[in-house]
Parts: sequence; structure tokens; C-alpha cells
Amino acid sequence: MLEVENLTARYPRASRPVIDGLSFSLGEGGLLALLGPSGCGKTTLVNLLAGVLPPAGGSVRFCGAPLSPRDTAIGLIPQSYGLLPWKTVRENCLFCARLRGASGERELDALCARLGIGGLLDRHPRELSGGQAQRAALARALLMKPRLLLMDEPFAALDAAAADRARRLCFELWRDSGATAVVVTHRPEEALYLAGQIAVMGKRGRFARLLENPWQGLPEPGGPDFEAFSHELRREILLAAGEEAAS
Ligand SMILES: Nc1ncnc2c1ncn2[C@@H]1O[C@H](COP(=O)(O)OP(=O)(O)OP(=O)(O)O)[C@@H](O)[C@H]1O
Repeated sequence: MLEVENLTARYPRASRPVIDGLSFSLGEGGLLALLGPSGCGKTTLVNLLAGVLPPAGGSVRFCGAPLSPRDTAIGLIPQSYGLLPWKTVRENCLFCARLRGASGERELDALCARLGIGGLLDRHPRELSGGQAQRAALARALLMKPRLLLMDEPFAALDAAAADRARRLCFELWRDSGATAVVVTHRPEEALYLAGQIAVMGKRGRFARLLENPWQGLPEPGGPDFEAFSHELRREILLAAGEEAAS
């Protein structure tokens, strides 16, 4: 269980906190999608969960203990990919897997082939397109077999077909791994496919709505119930954007 209590984040020189008193919990093996207007604090929340950003207040607990990036196997896919520029894709992936005690060697080729970057393992990040670098970051995070997987817009640089393939693969691997996961996305359809819970973040980084998603893992759900749910989700996102703009 991931338990967030009264979490507050504040950047230096900012007049008010970006996230102010956010509380929620996510069951072990659950996948939460974070949606919300640009600037509402999604990346900030992921960075707090990853331990990259110290909170100004409140707490994050994972499996009953304070979350410690040293002890918890956290797989982070940052928006900027976070690949080490002096290492090849292969070295980037294996370096992180080995840090967590997994060898990763056997799975690396198959995983990268499925992501469509099998021929790029010996390239350095500067020799990759944005979409290729993003898939390398995804492979690196998945190979680590994280217990907590944090993904900040992990498919944003991919074209529609590649994003669809990567999303399905990511979903399968997450489901089989039992990891607890949080994904930031701007695409409601992505949240509807991937997540069991969907949070729309609004004012001061709080959850304006938290919805249970019965269509998780269904690639092409349809029907009036799905349409109504999808419509409600999009409406919540627009409302949150309106509130953010007015604040
Ligand atoms: N290092 C920083 N110093 C000061 N303010 C920051 C810093 N990083 C982010 N912010 C501010 O904090 C707020 C939340 O930023 P954050 O990146 O978490 O938003 P987001 O919801 O992820 O946005 P987007 O959807 O555009 O990626 C924004 O107003 C941003 O300007």
C-alpha cells in the first residue's frame, strides 16, 4: 500500500505551495493515473514519490514504512528520460537493473525488440530520437523489476501506433510484476486503458476527483456506460483546468 498523508510541496521563491495537504492511498499492485491541467503539480507529485524532491510537509509510506528511495526498488521514468549520456542504451538498462540486484541481461533483448528499439542497444542517448529515448527509459525502468513504478508521461514522445504498442506492453509487464504504479498522462484514453484509479488533480495539487475505472486493461471498450464514464472524466479535466486558470 502506498499511503500519502497531508503531503505538501513548495518550491523556493514560490509564494504558495504547489501541493498543499494531499492525502490518498493506493493498494499494493494498483495503478493510479494522474490527469490534470498543465502546472497543477503532477510531476511534482511524482518527484515527491520518487524521493527526488523532499516534501515541505506530510509523509509518504510504502508497505507500512516511510518510503525510502534507497530501500524501495523505484523505477522512475522522468519526462526528460533520465538516461546517462555517456552510457549506451544497453549499459543504461543493465546499470539500473544491476543496482537493484537483477541481471536483466536475458530479458533486455526481448524487451527492447518488443518496444521496437532492438537495433539501438549500442547507441548513446544523443544518437536517439525523442521517442526512441523514451522507449529506452521505459525498458530501463521495467527491467529493474520495481516495486514502485513511477512514469511521467511515458508515451508522450511516441507516435500513435508506437504509443499503443508500448502502452499494451507496459500494462502487461506491470500486471505480471505486481508492482504498484503511478502514471502521469495528458491523454484520458491512456488513463482509461492503464489505470484502475484515475485522479484528476486540481487546485493546490489536490485530487478534484478520484474515480475507480472498471475499464482498466480493455483496449477498445465501448457502449453507453463507457461513453458516459469517459465523458464525465473529460468534464472533470475541463473543470479542473478552469479552476486552475482562475486560481
Ligand atoms: N523547480 C521549480 N521551481 C519553481 N517552481 C517550479 C519548479 N518546478 C515546477 N514549478 C512550478 O510548480 C507548478 C507545478 O509544476 P509541475 O511540473 O509539477 O506541473 P505538471 O502538472 O506536471 O505540469 P505539466 O502537465 O505541464 O507537465 C508549476 O506552476 C511550475 O511552474
